[in-house]
Amino acid sequence: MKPILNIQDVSKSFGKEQILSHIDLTLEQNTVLSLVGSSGSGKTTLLKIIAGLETQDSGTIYLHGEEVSNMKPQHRNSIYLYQEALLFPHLNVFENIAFGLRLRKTPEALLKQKVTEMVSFLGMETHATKMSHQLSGGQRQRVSFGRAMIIEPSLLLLDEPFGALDSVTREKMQVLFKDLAKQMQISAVFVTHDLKEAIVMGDSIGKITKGELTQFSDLKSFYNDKDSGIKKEVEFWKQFN
Ligand SMILES: Nc1ncnc2c1ncn2[C@@H]1O[C@H](COP(=O)(O)OP(=O)(O)OP(=O)(O)O)[C@@H](O)[C@H]1O
Repeated sequence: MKPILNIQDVSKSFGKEQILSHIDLTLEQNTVLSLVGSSGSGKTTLLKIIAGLETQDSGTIYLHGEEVSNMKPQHRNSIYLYQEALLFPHLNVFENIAFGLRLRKTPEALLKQKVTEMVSFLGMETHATKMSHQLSGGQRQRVSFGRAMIIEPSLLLLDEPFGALDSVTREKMQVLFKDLAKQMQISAVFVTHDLKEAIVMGDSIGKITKGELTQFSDLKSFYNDKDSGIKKEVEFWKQFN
């Protein structure tokens, strides 16, 4: 099976500041790659380049084996989702989730069935007619997930999607996302500052340091990397045992 995403030798500077330097990255189908790195290391820039929202200076990007390096975002079949879940204020929950299907002119009966299933999967049955301003932050985030996932994008690009949520809601969302991704066979790049979240969410992990990306093909090798910070974190929590 071809990797869903393959990045070769991508570099990017803003003015004199080199942000990304010769980045190579591979994401296998139906897997999630967690992307970590300190603030300002270039995680968002890399996601935006993959989505086509930012242009690389050099290098090549393939989605499903097809070169998309210069393709417009709307033709890449990828969705970029960031922290502040933006919903259409004039549409209720049901219609927000239905939006992408309406754009694609999905027949009404099928649309109703799909949206109803998604609303129920998200646990939003009792909120389906609420408008965005009547929802909590976590509920809004769930709806924005549903809206993104219902069109079955081949690649989801998630930029700190749970950053604004409290820890309990955050853990619920992690489980929900993993279930949805598995069920809908979605591949994703998941940016997070939180090492624990990176390990929970990722099948593999990428770390950007000084513009360079190191890809750990499994969690064990990430744990064993002395610069990952994981061992330090584990030591910290051990002292309370
Ligand atoms: N449009 C832009 N013009 C100039 N500099 C930019 C632009 N976008 C990003 N940068 C710079 O590129 C660097 C990387 O930014 P980016 O947002 O990719 O980092 P990040 O790893 O996502 O950070 P954080 O974890 O804080 O969100 C930063 O130094 C930022 O100031």
